[in-house]
Amino acid sequence: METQEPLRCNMPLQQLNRIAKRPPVDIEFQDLTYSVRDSYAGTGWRQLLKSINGKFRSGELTAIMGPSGAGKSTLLNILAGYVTAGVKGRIIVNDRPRVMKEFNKMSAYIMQEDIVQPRLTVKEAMMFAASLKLGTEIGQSKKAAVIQEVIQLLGLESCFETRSEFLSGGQRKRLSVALELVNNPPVIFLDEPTTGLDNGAIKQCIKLLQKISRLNRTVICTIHQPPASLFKNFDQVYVVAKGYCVYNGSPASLVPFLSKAHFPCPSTYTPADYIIEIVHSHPEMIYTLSALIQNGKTNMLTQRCDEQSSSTMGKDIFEIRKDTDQTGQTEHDIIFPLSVWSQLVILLSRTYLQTRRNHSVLIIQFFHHLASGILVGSIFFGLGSDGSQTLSIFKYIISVNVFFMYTYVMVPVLVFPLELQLMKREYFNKWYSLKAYYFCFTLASLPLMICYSLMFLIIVYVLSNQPLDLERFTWFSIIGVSLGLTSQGLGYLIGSVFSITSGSVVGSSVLAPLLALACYGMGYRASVEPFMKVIISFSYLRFGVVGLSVALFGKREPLECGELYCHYRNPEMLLRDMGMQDEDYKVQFYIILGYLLLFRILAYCTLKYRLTSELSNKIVYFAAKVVRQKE
Ligand SMILES: Nc1ncnc2c1ncn2[C@@H]1O[C@H](COP(=O)(O)OP(=O)(O)OP(=O)(O)O)[C@@H](O)[C@H]1O
Repeated sequence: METQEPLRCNMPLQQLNRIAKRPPVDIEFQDLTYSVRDSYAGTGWRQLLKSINGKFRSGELTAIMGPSGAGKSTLLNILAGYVTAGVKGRIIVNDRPRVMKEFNKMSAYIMQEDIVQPRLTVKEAMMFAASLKLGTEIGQSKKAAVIQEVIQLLGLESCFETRSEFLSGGQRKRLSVALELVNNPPVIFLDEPTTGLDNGAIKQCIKLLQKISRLNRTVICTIHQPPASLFKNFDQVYVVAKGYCVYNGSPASLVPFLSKAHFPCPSTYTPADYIIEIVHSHPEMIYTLSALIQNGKTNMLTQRCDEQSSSTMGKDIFEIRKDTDQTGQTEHDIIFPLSVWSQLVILLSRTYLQTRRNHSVLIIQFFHHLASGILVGSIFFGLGSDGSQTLSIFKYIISVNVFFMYTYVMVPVLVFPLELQLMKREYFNKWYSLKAYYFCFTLASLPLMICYSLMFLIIVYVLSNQPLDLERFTWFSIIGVSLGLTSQGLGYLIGSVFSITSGSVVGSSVLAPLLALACYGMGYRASVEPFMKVIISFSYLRFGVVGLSVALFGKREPLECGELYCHYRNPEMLLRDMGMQDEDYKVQFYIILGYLLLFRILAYCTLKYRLTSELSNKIVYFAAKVVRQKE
């Protein structure tokens, strides 16, 4: 957050205040313990948080501090609900046990990595965020006013029309905060928001967070060591060391607390630096300090209460609370503000804008299809009606299969993991449902994919002089395009499970056997063992080869023969020798369609599993427990 673009920390935030119709949220945790599997630990488990306690209130800015590796991010992840398995203890939200489904929708988690959607201006990104998060109840003019206010608050006016890839690091960070602020969530978690910022920007950042908290929001951030001059800006400081709470209270009470522990803070130190220095150089003091503060049960907050009662914050609280059901959640807290259909429409228009601007990818894809079509068409130029070259046409069919397989498996394998990183933040912060996202992702690529595939198919069909028969060409195209879509589904499946590096290895290792199986036994099908027939059927490419062959050769008149003898002048003979004489291209298409649906459903389930931390964590936790019991 650069100093040249000041944050408006003193602006009144009327628009945000108006949409803040949700109850303030206090988060309390009791005896919170978090363990991870660790084979080097004696018990097989390593405790990262050790029965810590605390309460973070609305209207306050809380800093979770501590030395590196103390457990700050771990605590934040657990409170935000990003990590749920391996957690013991109670997390209480407004005096009731936390219900993750509800809590997720009223909290925003701003991760350390400031990944924002590419090829959108700040204005567009904010408008899409507002449309998705504020729903249709709030009109366009009101949304524009909220955006204007948030943009001013974060000092982003000068780059309002700038595309995200041209923003500076600080501006990108501010944009990622702004995007989560548009619906004024009651709880905001920020992981290391000041990392990578200069002193001036840190100051602005902390003052901004303080300002947001004064809207009766609960703002909780992790921070390494705040600058001395800003320490007092936090309402509550929660210091963690080796998984224990060593201080919980107001910044002002830290010095008396340290004196009580017989570690009076020297004037050369700031209290924040000093407590971290103590736990570093005197690790045994962690237990003393933790015992003194009852591992977080005691809260040294006396001064804060007096200050707040005389501040203007009370007015804000009243304004918000009067139109809020304080006892429970409103309907809006439980469901998305938009239907899946409306989310899909907004996501599609966003993806359309991004795709249209991605010139290089559009051009590369266009030339890839064009060049491949010309290459394959030239290799098999004019052979389509030549009875002495029927076997060559069979090789041509395999080339078409290989083209669709490699093109459409490898691109998603490389692109999907990056796409997932982008959507993870939005999905976790409940901008949209996974269904809407997945439908959008599937549908958005469809028109271009079909157009480019048809271009490739027309080129290879015409150049290789295949019969000008509408039905044959239609089925040749339908099977070709469905092969591309199925390969794309397989690519999504691999991309949803593996990282880019692992995925590219897995992708090519999967394709080689699929291709081998597609051709296995051709020419001696009658002698293929039943077991191998089952194995062969796992390769969707096999159905592509058969489908394309039958579409081109089925029920054909004998071909022209310019030589003395053309063995396969009658293409039906080739089909018979290849064991395809009884096949129907429509059946092959339906089987390919089955694979298409299977891959896409599996990719969706894998995504769901990976993104629903509760489910995936629970399964991993359960598996680890079973392994442990067996040992
Ligand atoms: N899933 C895990 N498995 C094993 N160890 C873990 C896991 N998650 C965190 N840790 C360990 O727990 C400790 C606390 O991690 P955490 O990220 O919370 O630290 P931190 O206080 O945020 O540190 P930093 O300020 O350096 O980011 C570290 O030693 C880390 O290696």
